[in-house]
Amino acid sequence: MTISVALSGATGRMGGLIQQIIDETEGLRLHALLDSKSPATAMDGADVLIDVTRIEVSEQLVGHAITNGINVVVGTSGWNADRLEQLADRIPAERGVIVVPNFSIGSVLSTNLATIAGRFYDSIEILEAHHAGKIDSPSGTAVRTAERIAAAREDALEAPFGEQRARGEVVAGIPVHSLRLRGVVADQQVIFGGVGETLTIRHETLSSDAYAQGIRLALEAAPELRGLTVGLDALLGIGAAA
Ligand SMILES: NC(=O)C1=CN([C@@H]2O[C@H](COP(=O)(O)OP(=O)(O)OC[C@H]3O[C@@H](n4cnc5c(N)ncnc54)[C@H](OP(=O)(O)O)[C@@H]3O)[C@@H](O)[C@H]2O)C=CC1
Ligand SMILES: O=C(O)C1=N[C@H](C(=O)O)C[C@H](O)C1
Repeated sequence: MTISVALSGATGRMGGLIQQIIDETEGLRLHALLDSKSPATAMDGADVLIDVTRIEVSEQLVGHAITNGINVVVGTSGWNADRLEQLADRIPAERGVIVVPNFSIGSVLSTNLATIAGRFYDSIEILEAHHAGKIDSPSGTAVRTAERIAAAREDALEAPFGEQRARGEVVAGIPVHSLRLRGVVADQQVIFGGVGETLTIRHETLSSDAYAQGIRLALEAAPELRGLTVGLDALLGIGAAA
């Protein structure tokens, strides 16, 4: 069976990569390319929408897709725990949406490792760096990592400071520090402080090629998915820790 794919965010960095993957992958076919000038109806008739835009747009496009018989792969960042909870309630029984905070396999593994480590430390901070063209912060991966760490712990984390702006944005009790720099693709360090030790779990994306395997995996699985799936974990056979 050939899966026909509509791509929103087609003119962006990720859009270019995804077009190339669809072109090169047997069993995937391009149905429509959407950018900021396209009506949502341009996706109609596709088997799957893959969305790499920005959060406000993503919410609208996903809404259109699931009410018009189209399953969705979301790569757009900004789908935090609150938004995911609301989305889960909106998905009709016969539709599926997979929201993937990071398509890189190494990133999925590093979030899982950080989730395990987070149970053993009370002092945790995240430092993420991305290319200068990234418009959002903190990154979706950092938010998901913080939320996963917090959910896997028995007791809640509390950032040990008040309104000191230089100490980062607090997500689920964990300070997240964002850098936006020329020369960087994506880099995340989760740093754990213990008694007489620190542990750092670091993942570096050196090229956007790192996303290709995960994008293919999500697109090929998407038609059969039902309800909400978050992350590539289940597709990779990793039981999500939280
Ligand atoms: N999950 C993952 O592994 C990854 C996720 N991302 C995320 O993917 C998203 C896109 O990243 P990137 O490709 O770098 O971003 P770009 O800024 O390069 O591209 C953004 C795309 O969104 C489109 N867009 C913007 N506004 C609208 C709108 N109002 N309606 C419809 N389309 C719109 C743009 O169209 P136009 O040209 O017409 O403005 C463009 O095609 C971000 O959220 C990013 O964080 C990025 C890398 C990996
Ligand atoms: O915009 C990016 O580049 C990326 N965005 C995602 C995020 O916000 O986590 C995934 C990856 O880090 C690259």
